[in-house]
Amino acid sequence: MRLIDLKVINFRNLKNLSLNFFDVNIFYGENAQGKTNILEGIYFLFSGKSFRTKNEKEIIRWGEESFYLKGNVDWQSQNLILETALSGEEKRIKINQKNLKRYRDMVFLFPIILFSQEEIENFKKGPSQRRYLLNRFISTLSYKYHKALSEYYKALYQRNLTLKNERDVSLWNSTLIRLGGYILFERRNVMEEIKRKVKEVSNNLLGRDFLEVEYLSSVPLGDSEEEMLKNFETMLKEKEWEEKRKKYTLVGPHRDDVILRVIRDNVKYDLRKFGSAGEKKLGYIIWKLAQVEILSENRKEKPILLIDDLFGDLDEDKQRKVWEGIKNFQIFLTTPIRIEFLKDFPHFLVKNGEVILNA
Ligand SMILES: Nc1ncnc2c1ncn2[C@@H]1O[C@H](COP(=O)(O)OP(=O)(O)OP(=O)(O)O)[C@@H](O)[C@H]1O
Repeated sequence: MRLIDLKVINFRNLKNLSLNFFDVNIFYGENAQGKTNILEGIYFLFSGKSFRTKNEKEIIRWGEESFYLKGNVDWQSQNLILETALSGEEKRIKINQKNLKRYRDMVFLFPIILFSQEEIENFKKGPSQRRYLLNRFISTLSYKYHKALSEYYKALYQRNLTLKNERDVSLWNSTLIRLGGYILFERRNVMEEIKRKVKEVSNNLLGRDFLEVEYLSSVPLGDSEEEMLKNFETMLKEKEWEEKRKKYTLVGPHRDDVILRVIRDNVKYDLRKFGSAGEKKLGYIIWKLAQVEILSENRKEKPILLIDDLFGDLDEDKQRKVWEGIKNFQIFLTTPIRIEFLKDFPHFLVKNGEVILNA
């Protein structure tokens, strides 16, 4: 997949921009000029949402009533025109002039991998944010997973409502177990793959193991989907009385978590709680690079990488090694200062919402 160009109207501080893109696109400039806003615009064009806010109205340029994004995209050997407009509360997304109804499906259609400070912050916040990030990644890998997840949450909502009303939940159990067992098994498999890749990437980048990832499941993990389903069923039975008392579903994929640990001098510690700022960034970059590799090995459609202000934090040796892992993708990278060894790639100077190529 490749973004050929982008038109932006009234998106945050970007008033009216028309940009043509390359394989590597570097946005540089002082703080608060609109670099991240451009990445947010690209992310929005491809996913129908922002990575910074749920309140989409705040994205509309102050004093205006709507924003508009349009991009030509090379996608599965065809040219697609993607358009997004937000006017007041009304959001419209079009692909080749046709309204897209289920824009949640964009996560699978258009694989995007974001590296951002916002995600590092979200990773620190709580299990639901970490589950969201894992779900987002697996949804870009598998449409089946993406669909099962949304059906699981619908079934969970109904089951919790039934528990709240002190009615019999057994009607919802088979759906919950079927979908939940599949989701758990898929997560277990993807996390195993991430584990392997994280080891490879750490060794490549640092010459040693740096990060360990673990999936913490509320249901004992099994070696097959059937076993997972059985385990989930058993756990639900075990929790039956407690659930009646607490009035919500106590086990399942909606209760799980992901933990990242730093490995140092044979000691392992929770990156989120004990990691230094530098370790957190490095750990996060390794975790993301592992995902880039998995995605490109498993999907024909090449992901686009959006890298917001993280590259410059690495020393040059690590920058060069990270570059080796990402250089074959279309990249949109922001940085407040120019990066010496990338100086020959196209640079867009961003100043007060205006953009000048190769300034
Ligand atoms: N809805 C909006 N309308 C107009 N301007 C906005 C809106 N939302 C945010 N901004 C402006 O966008 C600017 C931030 O832009 P952005 O986050 O892209 O900065 P940046 O160039 O990435 O900076 P940094 O290097 O500090 O991350 C803020 O200064 C803010 O004034």
